[in-house]
Amino acid sequence: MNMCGDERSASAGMTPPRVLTIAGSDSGGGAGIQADLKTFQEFGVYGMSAITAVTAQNSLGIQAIYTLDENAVQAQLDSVLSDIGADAVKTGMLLSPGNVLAVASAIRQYGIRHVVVDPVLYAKDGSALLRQEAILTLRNELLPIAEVVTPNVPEACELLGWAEDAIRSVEDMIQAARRLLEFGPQYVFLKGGHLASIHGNAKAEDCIDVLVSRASSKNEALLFQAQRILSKHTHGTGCTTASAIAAGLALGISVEEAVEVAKRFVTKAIEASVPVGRGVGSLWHAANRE
Ligand SMILES: Nc1ncnc2c1ncn2[C@@H]1O[C@H](COP(=O)(O)OP(=O)(O)O)[C@@H](O)[C@H]1O
Ligand SMILES: Cc1ncc(COP(=O)(O)OP(=O)(O)O)c(N)n1
Repeated sequence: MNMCGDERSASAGMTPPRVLTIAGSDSGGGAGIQADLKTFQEFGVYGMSAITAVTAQNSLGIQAIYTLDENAVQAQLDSVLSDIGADAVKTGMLLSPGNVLAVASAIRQYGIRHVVVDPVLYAKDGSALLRQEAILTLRNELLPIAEVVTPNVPEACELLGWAEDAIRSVEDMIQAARRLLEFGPQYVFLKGGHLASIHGNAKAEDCIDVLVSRASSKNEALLFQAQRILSKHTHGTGCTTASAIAAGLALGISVEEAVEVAKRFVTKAIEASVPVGRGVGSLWHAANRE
């Protein structure tokens, strides 16, 4: 299914599916709110944002982080959700326990149907995007109300309290994903883009991700596989993937279909990535138009 061609849903005079990202701003435009809104636009859904932190960031890393407190986050959520509403919400960088609590409470209060939680913990340069003391809050308050949670391999290890090299294979990923289900989300989509770099696995020619659900039988897992693209310009892959899933859900497709469409979308955007700046360049979201 191609969600980015003829099936675009927005047309004049009709209310398009509405998707809200709750995340940090990336001044460099590659990740965070900026990647999310670019993705929403490509899917033809109406994008909105509640900003949790402002990062001074470029292709070389994060130079500074300015946090918005929970009152500022709450105010943005109330403004948007009490008026426009949202068919789906995607969360990214939340930074503080207060922000996590404000987001969880708004999701409950406004009865948001589709909730995609990207448990963003660190940026590529190692900067913390969720403080250590907020990890438990996210696990206890946000994961139980998520429809889909989308960790990468290091994030899965940290959420589970496992050693950072505990996940070494697709079988380990499936086991980790099933353990993460115990925290309460309906689905866990565990992304394997990091597997090769963590274990220096020269054979990892493919990027394999794993989807498990509470509803499926004990050992059932869906695998999503794409050829690894040998580009260093992969800034924003995680944000883009989670946003694409949220957009798909808002458009009314199933989680399984939304993940498949998102994987295709992010793969194309990496293939066409742009070497902006002197470091790690960013995805090119418009690649999916062709
Ligand atoms: N070099 C690559 N080539 C193709 N797909 C990739 C590449 N790097 C990451 N991906 C895919 O992009 C998505 C996000 O991946 P990942 O890197 O694991 O998460 P994050 O960006 O959150 O760290 C996943 O579907 C992953 O398989
Ligand atoms: C503001 C902000 N949010 C999230 C990230 C991390 O984004 P991600 O898509 O996981 O991309 P990489 O860190 O892998 O480039 C960020 N850097 N900034």
